[in-house]
Amino acid sequence: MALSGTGKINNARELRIYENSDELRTEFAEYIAEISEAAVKDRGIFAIALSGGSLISLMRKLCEMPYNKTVDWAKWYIFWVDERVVAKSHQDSNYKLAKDGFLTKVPVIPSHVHSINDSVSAEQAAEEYEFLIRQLVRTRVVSVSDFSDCPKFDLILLGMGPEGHVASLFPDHPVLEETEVWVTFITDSPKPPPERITFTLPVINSASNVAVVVTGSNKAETVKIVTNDDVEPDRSLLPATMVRPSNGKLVWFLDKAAASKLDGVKFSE
Ligand SMILES: O=C(O)[C@H](O)[C@@H](O)[C@H](O)[C@H](O)COP(=O)(O)O
Repeated sequence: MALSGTGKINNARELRIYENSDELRTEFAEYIAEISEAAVKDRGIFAIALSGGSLISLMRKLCEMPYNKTVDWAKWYIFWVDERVVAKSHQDSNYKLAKDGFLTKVPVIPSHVHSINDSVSAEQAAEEYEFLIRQLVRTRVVSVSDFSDCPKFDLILLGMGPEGHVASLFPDHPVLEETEVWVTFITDSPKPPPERITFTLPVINSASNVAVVVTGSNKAETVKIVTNDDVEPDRSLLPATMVRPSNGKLVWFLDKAAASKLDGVKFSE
């Protein structure tokens, strides 16, 4: 079924709303494939950063025909927007989630998969991950922003928690104010496990494309607030309101349940 509803759209932000998560999966795969193709055409490389959560299962159509054959997987460089500081084999690892659910099902080049060092503290893992990204910016595997000294990922993929967290940026946490570093760490995550590393907001907001993918009625109230252009970015309430790419494109992928409280969205019967 085609797109059945749409919300407020401006140049910087688009809402894409789907009848169900299967329809969302189909269109989300197409969106990622298109951005990958454009980046490879433009600069020969596609640098994508993943989050954890339900996002990975929502990407699964990329592992199927036609994308498993048509996407230029050898040009993909994969990073994590946020990661839990646990062993890569641990069930809480975002790397493991992506590896089992996606990366082992497509022909990406293993040396292009850049996960964190899982054998050091959260602080050191964040420092090392930033150092790695700095090296890859120097060699232009990752572009650099024209407006800040931040890396410019071709695509950053985010989920959102019911209380509005994105990546490992939680409501009212001091790291929401971090502007000095690209990758930071927390040891008090309200969502377990407590120790995490995360891209900071300036890095997320320097990406060429950011997609936030949200499904389920338990997030509908939050979606209504964070997609309202009149709501001021507010660290104490909803970090998702602070995702506003300065020169990139932001797309929200919502299923009907997550969009159910949006004003002016009409669904066909
Ligand atoms: O490591 C994490 O915990 C995630 O990166 C986190 O930010 C996630 O994306 C949201 O919590 C949404 O998760 P769900 O889509 O599973 O609700």
